[in-house]
Amino acid sequence: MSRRTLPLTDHYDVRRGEDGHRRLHPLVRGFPLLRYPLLNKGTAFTEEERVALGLDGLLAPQVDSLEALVDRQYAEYRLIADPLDRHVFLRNLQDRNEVLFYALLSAHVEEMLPVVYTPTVGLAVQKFSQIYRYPRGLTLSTRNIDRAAQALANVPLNDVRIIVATDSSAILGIGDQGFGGMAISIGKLSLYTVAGGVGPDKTLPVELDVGTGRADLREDPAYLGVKHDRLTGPEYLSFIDRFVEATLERYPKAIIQWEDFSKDAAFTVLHRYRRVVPSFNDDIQGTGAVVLAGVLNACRLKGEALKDQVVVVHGAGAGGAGVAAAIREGMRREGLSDEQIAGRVFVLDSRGLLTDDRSMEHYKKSLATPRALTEGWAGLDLESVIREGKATVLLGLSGQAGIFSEAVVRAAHTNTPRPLVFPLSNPTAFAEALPADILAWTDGQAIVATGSPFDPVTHAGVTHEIGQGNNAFIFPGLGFGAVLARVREITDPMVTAAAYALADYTQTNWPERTYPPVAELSHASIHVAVAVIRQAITDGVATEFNLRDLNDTELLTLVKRKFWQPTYLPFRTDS
Ligand SMILES: O=C([O-])CC(=O)C(=O)O
Ligand SMILES: [Mg+2]
Repeated sequence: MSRRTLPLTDHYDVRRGEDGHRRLHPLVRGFPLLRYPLLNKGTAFTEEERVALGLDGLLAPQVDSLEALVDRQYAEYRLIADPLDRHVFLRNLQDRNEVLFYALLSAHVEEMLPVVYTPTVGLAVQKFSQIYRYPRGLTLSTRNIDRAAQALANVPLNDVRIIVATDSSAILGIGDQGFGGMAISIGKLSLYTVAGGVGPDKTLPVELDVGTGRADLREDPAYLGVKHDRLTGPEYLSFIDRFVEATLERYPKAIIQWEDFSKDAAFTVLHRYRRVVPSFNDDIQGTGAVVLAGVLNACRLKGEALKDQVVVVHGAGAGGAGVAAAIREGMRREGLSDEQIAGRVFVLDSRGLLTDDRSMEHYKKSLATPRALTEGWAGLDLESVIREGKATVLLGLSGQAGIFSEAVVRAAHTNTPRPLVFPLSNPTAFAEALPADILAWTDGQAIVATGSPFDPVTHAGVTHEIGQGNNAFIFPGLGFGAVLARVREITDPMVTAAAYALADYTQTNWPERTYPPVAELSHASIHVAVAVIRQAITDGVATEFNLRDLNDTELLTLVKRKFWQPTYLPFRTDS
């Protein structure tokens, strides 16, 4: 191997050998090779590789298979009791030996998702400065945004396709988290790889540290983010502009998932850039789609249609607004006019029902109910809206634990024998009600789904699985499909197609459920990706023209073939 000095951005290459098998061509050797998480195989380096790559004598004598390494790590993992400690354990593994991390995660998806993702990731966000170990991803802050292009050039990845970027202004249901939001970008991208088939070398978590509104963080000596108030207005937009510009330059094929931006910023950022760089907002669009899918399935379970429901959305942040828009689109597809829909979808914020005579942030206006429709109502608070509007579906996206009280749930139950009650706020402690309570208050009749994982509930001898209506069932497939089709833009119909694909997949394979089991995430994502590609072609935004001539089976086969699998590639040892 030649010993030229290599930029960090160029540390390996994958090529097919004469035998047709892919091999890694490392451009670093010796000890540094063990420090690249994407290249390190630990004791799985073969003897031949150890000799050829300058690793001889640096590793334990035993040569392990990936399977043996997975078993060993799993045994160690099981000795750890605390969820945050487990999260740190897995993150450290990811930063040491990335293939092993994904092999372990893939083998135990259902068990480990709550540790890598919600609810534990919420804790990891809050403790991020304390658990910070190795650097991962890209951090742009008010200190270096003027050098955004140089910062992106320093990222040691040459072909990033999926970026998850957050400004941390509204992480899950827990609000402004400053620099700690990086943990959510990292967690979302782990799902892209384990459930969405995107190789880890194609993913980049981004933290846009524009400051924090939290004085307690700014005053905490241990806090690692920039210690000033958040940028707002033109300064804020100029910051995001510079990020997008530098990203387009360095990664022209990348898609951006906007994550956990608060209210107005979520809409402003989405609309400002969605035609500049293919991008979507996970909380508005991903959550909207996943909830539409679950509500469609729940309606089917009770033998009704979506258009027969009256839906109350509690919470008017990015998630609530996205869900209301998705439900309206679903009703439109079932033939309702906008006027009819106005009497069937009610959105509330912390001040009660949004009515069009109220003053409110700009983005909320399209969610408001005409005041005339509420003529004669006893009140515009949650319980009154449920009673007066005859709500049959309660969707919680408010981050207000317990707001779906016994009185609220019983009110919905008087309108229908089987109310749909979805406390969707994350993490678990922010759920609007507990599934066991909802089932107790409705004699086991409610159909319940949550945002974070909950154990099954047994009521009067019947066990109810609690579907997880989390955008994890949408974004990995949506992003993967968009990458495979090389889309110019992510259109609204592509997002809606993802929702219907998830509903169909569930109905076909899990007819008794609102959502598939989390263990099936990757299968669900593959179906979502196929539907997204089809819709991208229909909408004229797919630039991967070869996909056009494929029939459904061929497209499915292609998506499965492109799905990244955690295996150790052999290294080239002949030079
Ligand atoms: O991360 C999750 O679990 C779902 C989500 O986007 C949110 O709650 O903001
Ligand atoms: Mg989110």
